[in-house]
Formats: sequence, C-alpha cells, structure tokens
Amino acid sequence: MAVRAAVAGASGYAGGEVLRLLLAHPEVEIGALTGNSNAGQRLGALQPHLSPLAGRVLAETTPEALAGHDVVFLALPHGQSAAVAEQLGPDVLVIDMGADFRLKDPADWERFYGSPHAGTWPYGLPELPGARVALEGSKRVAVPGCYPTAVSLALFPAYAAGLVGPEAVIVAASGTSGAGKAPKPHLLGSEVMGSMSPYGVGGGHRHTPEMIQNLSAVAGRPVRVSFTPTLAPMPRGILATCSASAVPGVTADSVRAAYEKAYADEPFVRLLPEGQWPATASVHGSNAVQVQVAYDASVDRVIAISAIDNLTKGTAGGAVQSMNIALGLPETTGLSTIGVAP
Ligand SMILES: NC(=O)C1=CN([C@@H]2O[C@H](COP(=O)(O)OP(=O)(O)OC[C@H]3O[C@@H](n4cnc5c(N)ncnc54)[C@H](OP(=O)(O)O)[C@@H]3O)[C@@H](O)[C@H]2O)C=CC1
Ligand SMILES: CC(=O)N[C@@H](CCC(=O)OP(=O)(O)O)C(=O)O
Repeated sequence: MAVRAAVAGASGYAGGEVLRLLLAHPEVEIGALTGNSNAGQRLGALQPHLSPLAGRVLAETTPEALAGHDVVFLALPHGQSAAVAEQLGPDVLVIDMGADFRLKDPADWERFYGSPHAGTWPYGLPELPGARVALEGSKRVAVPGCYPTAVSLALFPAYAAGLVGPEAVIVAASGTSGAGKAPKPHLLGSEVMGSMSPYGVGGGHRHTPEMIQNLSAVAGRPVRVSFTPTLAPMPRGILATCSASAVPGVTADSVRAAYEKAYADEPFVRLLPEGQWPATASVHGSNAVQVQVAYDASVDRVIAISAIDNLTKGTAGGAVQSMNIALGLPETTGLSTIGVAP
C-alpha cells in the first residue's frame, strides 16, 4: 500500500523540492498540500515546474488538513513547526525541515533563535555515526540545516579518525535559494548577480552550534568552529571549504585512508579521485555529495571540501532519505545521484 504524504509549506522552496522528489518516489502518494499566505492558490501558479500537481489547491496549514497521512513534511519557517507537530498523532511520521528540533542544548537554541526550545528529535543526517540506528522506526525526524550538512560531511571523517585538532575554520558559499522564497532586499537580482558577499561573520550564524554539536559528538570532545557563510550568485548549491590543524604524525596517505574508510559504503557521498575537486554544478538537483580532502604540509592542516545541492541533500533529499530509513524502505528509494550539467 502506498505511503500517503502531506507537505506543509508547499508554496516554498523546500516544500517544492520535497514535492519534486516525492513525485518520483515509487512508494509515495501525495496527499494534502498546505500554505500560509498562498492558501487557496493553485500549485501550478506557485511551483510551475511541478506540472503533475498543477491543478492542486493549497489548503490552510491546520491539523485537520494534515490529518490522515502516514508522513507529514513540515517545510515551515523556524519556530513554526513545533506547534503544528504537537497536534499530529504519535503514529504519524513527522519530518521537520526547519530548525526547531535539531539542537540538543536549549541554551544554544535560545541564543541563536531567540525563543523557547521545543525539544530534540533524531537527526536526519544518516551518514553520521549512530544516526541511521536512531532514525530506524522513528516517528520524528529533524532534518539538518543545509550548511551543517555540507560541513559535517566534509569534516566528520577527520574527527572520527582523530586526525585533527579541536578548531575548525569553515568558509562556505551558498546559492540564494538557501534564504527561502520570501522577498528580501539583499536578495534582489541587482544585489546578488555578479557579486559574492559574506554574512553572519564572527560566530553569529545560527548554523554554528549545529556544526559544533555534530563534530563534537564525532570527536568525543568539544570542537570549536569559526564559520563564515557567503552568498553566491547562483540559485542552488553549497561549496564548503573546511580546514583544521593536523595532529602530529598525520600524512596525506593517512588522511586519504580515513576518508576512503568513512565513505566506502555510502550511497550518496562520493570521495572524488585525487586531483579532482567538488563543484556545485555536478550535484545540481541530485542527492549526491562530492567530497575531496588534502593535507597541506606547509601549514600542517587538513583541508576538506564538499559540494551539495542545498535544496536536495541539504533539505528535501535528506528528508526523503531519512523517511526511507524511518519507514524501513531501501534508503535510496526515489533519490538520484545523477546531476544536471552544464
Ligand atoms: N531553502 C533551503 O535551502 C533550506 C530550507 N530549510 C528549511 O525549510 C523551511 C522552509 O524554508 P524555505 O522553503 O526555504 O522557505 P520559503 O520562504 O521558501 O517557504 C516558507 C513556507 O512556509 C509557509 N509559511 C510562512 N509562514 C508561515 C506560518 N506562519 N505558518 C505556516 N506556514 C507558513 C509559506 O507559505 P506561503 O508561501 O503560503 O505564505 C511557505 O510555504 C525553513 O525552516 C528552512 O530553514 C532547510 C534547509 C535548506
Ligand atoms: C543563503 C542563505 O541565506 N542560507 C540560509 C541557510 C538556509 C538553511 O538551510 O538553513 P535552515 O534550514 O536552518 O534555514 C541562511 O544562511 O540563513
């Protein structure tokens, strides 16, 4: 019998991407689609690329509209998911693509999001040690932020193998869809086209505690993170360039071996052949992650670089991958690693 899935926030970028993936998922039947200011609109007017759903009309985001489904995807702004989730029954699989249930420490949540902490759910980054087991059979999933996905997958093998020191320096460029569909002055075409600009500099970005949480858990000790995000003039994609000082005895070969071991059996992560570098264009529209790693002997640092599509592996693809695990389906069902080029 088909898995019946509802999407709350179907008019947004994350909601649209999860619908694109669910349309290609052989086990899923798409149920209710809800919005907020766009409730009452036809999806065809809002997400014209989703032609099979063009005639569907968005309902208000209410417990009644979302009732009667096996899975509910929440693609809502931060702070909106908890109130909706608590009205959905314990037997429904709820997959939150927002931030509400990602962080474990309430103090981190309050500092970076400025509201009371709603709780912590199993974390939808299956590649991290222990994450798959926590997702199996779970009825609640917190999908990671897009930057923490890219950064954690670039760096965790180095921390898992004990190759690097406790301070990671990260500069990551993101496409503009990461900022959502709601109009914002700094996202005007004339501001973004032909220019790259940093933001959230100096420890202020709300994804910093999530990266620290992931890397510290893998390292088994506190990791400090300096994170500088950058807006890039492209619609999709994240390129994360991460480095950390190598511990004594590290060599280029030992670094390579740690990454080969970590990613030998991962269906979505590809450690590139030596000399080839991740590129956002290569993962456009796919759930693939490209990773490369190098040892810079001149400064004794490990450099790890990853590329993802922020909307696919960074949000909706990670959500569907986690849904597959939670429901006991093969993890790759309905998900592609094939990109679109040029
Ligand atoms: N964009 C990305 O790359 C990523 C996004 N995410 C997360 O996904 C979630 C959605 O982001 P994104 O799709 O980019 O954002 P958008 O702004 O594109 O979409 C937001 C969606 O939420 C709805 N909405 C807005 N306000 C409310 C409200 N008060 N109650 C109920 N629904 C509301 C909107 O409805 P309407 O249009 O009808 O008003 C719209 O469908 C966020 O939590 C974001 O952090 C996670 C990882 C990456
Ligand atoms: C370019 C851009 O603005 N990106 C967003 C991150 C989007 C994302 O994936 O994060 P959440 O799921 O936590 O919203 C930002 O920096 O806030």
